[in-house]
Amino acid sequence: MERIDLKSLTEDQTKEFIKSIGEKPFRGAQIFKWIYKGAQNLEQMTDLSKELRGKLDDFTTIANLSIYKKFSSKIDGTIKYLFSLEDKNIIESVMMKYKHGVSVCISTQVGCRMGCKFCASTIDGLKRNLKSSEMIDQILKIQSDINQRVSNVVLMGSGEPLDNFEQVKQFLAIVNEKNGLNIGYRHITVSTCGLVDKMYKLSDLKLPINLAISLHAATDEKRKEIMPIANAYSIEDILKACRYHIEKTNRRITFEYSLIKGFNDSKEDAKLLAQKLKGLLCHVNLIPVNKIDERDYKKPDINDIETFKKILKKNNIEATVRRSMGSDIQGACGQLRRRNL
Ligand SMILES: C[S@@+](CC[C@H](N)C(=O)[O-])C[C@H]1O[C@@H](n2cnc3c(N)ncnc32)[C@H](O)[C@@H]1O
Ligand code: SF4
Repeated sequence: MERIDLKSLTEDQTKEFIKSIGEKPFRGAQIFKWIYKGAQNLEQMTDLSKELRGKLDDFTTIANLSIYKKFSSKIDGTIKYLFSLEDKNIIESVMMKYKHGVSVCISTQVGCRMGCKFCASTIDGLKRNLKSSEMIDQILKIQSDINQRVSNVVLMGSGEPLDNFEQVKQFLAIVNEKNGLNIGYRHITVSTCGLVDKMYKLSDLKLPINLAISLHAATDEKRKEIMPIANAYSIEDILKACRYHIEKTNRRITFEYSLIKGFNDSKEDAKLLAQKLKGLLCHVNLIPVNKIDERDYKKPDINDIETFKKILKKNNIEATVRRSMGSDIQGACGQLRRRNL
């Protein structure tokens, strides 16, 4: 029998599991609390009897990541964490401090198989999906390291969240638990390169999360040049799924648009983008492309970035230029990668 990972359960699921092994459900609530107090093993759950701990030891496990390395940005205080997993894979997460609280960018897969040209996470392909417990533990370990509560989570580290749908769905249920991390859905962002079939499944959960779409081009032809997923789904398919998401959740969509000098940063690109997004409840995040060693993409000049933004705004599309955090520690968008010990 496969062991149950206690960090992969909601509070109710923990109680149900405890009941299934012939114990009182309130023991489940105790265990759940311990996990979020940072207990790493059953020994630390001191109000459980030795007998119960022994019994649990036969059926359960608790995922634990360890901090392998840490890099602190000298520019903005961002910290990049390299976590080693039990199978010796290494994933990366980033902690950013803002006025409104602490935000953590977590990985959802070891690597990624989507092949976007500008992104470091996909360079060595996909190794495996992360378990919900491994996503939860990135937050728990960072919280305990900085001794401060994490208030926002973005699924924007390595991996395509919707390519690991079931584990991400479970993660979303756990992370919101009142007696657990208690992070509200409005403080959670799921970012996708546009796996349209899974976008519908996500919308059907009717969670008021923020949905971010990595668009990066205003035409399918151009998008195909940098994002292989564009061969499977058109921008029109994505926009239809976005309209469905808004219908189900009443939430504004964010479009991520990495500006690459000489490729997608012209006035014409901006006008086409504005045309495509016209009338949609949305916001565009412009991200001057971050450098990765393997590619030669460059950020546009500051004036071209501003012009691009102005054109969107003139066409009533809200747009902001995202401040790049942690770029001196390779911790900015698209710079995270997978490694092996
Ligand atoms: C690494 S992805 C992870 C989430 C998901 N797979 C996605 O593509 O939306 C997070 C964001 O970083 C962006 N990104 C990737 N490489 C980048 C780069 N070199 N510069 C700026 N943004 C980048 C992605 O397009 C996406 O919007
Ligand atoms: S941008 Fe997202 S989907 Fe594309 S390769 Fe990077 S992590 Fe994967």
